[in-house]
Amino acid sequence: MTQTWSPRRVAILGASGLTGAGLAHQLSLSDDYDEILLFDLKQNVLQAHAIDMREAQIVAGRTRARLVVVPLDRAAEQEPVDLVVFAASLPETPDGTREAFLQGNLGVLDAVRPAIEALAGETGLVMIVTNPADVLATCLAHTSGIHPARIFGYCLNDSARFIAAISRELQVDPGRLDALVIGEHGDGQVLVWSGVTLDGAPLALDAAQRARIDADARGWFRRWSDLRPGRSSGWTTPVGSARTIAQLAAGVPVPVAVWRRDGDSNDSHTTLLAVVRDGAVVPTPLDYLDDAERAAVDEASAALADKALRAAALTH
Ligand SMILES: NC(=O)c1ccc[n+]([C@@H]2O[C@H](COP(=O)([O-])OP(=O)(O)OC[C@H]3O[C@@H](n4cnc5c(N)ncnc54)[C@H](O)[C@@H]3O)[C@@H](O)[C@H]2O)c1
Ligand SMILES: O=C(O)C[C@H](O)C(=O)O
Repeated sequence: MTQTWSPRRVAILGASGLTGAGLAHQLSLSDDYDEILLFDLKQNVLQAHAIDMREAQIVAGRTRARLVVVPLDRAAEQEPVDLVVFAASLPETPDGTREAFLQGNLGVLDAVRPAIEALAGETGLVMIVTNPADVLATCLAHTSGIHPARIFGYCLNDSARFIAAISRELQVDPGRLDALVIGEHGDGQVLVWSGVTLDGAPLALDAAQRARIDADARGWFRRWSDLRPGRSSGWTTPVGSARTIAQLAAGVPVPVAVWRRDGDSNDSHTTLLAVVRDGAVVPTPLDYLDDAERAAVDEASAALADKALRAAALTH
């Protein structure tokens, strides 16, 4: 496997928001990045974040990464970056499903598409955080000149919630567990039971345990919505998206919504373990799944392809 991606310059669209700012803060505290370009409609908030983050860098003793606030209409004047992060969104008013965000966030994507294209240039990758992240990744692929394999969706939180649900069921420290969720960032998520480990060893769970864990993990978004928090997962997602970028850069497979095309030429961005190879985000071989899990992923891909096609109709 060729390791070809070394992100040193990152642009974040939606950087005044909870997840965009949180990711900028995470990256700014790492010596792995030279420059982080920040874009948002809310320029005053962005200026304040940049002042605060620069001072946080001094406190942390990590001053290498340069934070640069850029007006949205100056995006095309910037040198293309290695990674563009799309975290711009309408305000969060969750009501049990991420798909409720689709129409509004298609409008946001439409508004910033020229900036994403200019910043990604010929070789940059694009990470979609904005929900529904997987469907929007495919929509961007359909409507931009960026190759679909250079676009991926952030979906690591689902795996963290699967681990949390197993740890609640077994009453064990979540740090002893590893578990993976793939498929859709939403109802079509696929819990990879065959890969669950405790202390690195395969863990067998009986049907009743699986049913309780499944309900717990799948119920996360409904429970979250019922709190009416008016915010997204602003602690988990910045840490998770920084980790996702770092793993892709290191060649370590990480679950992201990655481009796949089925036999009927229907394409989707479906969450699978993926790596960067030759400038594209590609799924690793599916040999870590059993037959039932592979079938469930195919079903999720078909549903996602259909959602992306229906989304295209919303914009016309
Ligand atoms: N994929 C995931 O696992 C995951 C996790 C957490 C959040 N999310 C999603 O990420 C998105 C952002 O969440 P958040 O909590 O940071 O939201 P937020 O409301 O705090 O921030 C959104 C930001 O986007 C900006 N914005 C809106 N329209 C814009 C435009 N046209 N150009 C530039 N900036 C614009 C707003 O000014 C705001 O600062 C949401 O859609 C949320 O559902 C996804
Ligand atoms: O918007 C959110 O907070 C939900 C997000 O999709 C997530 O899974 O954390």
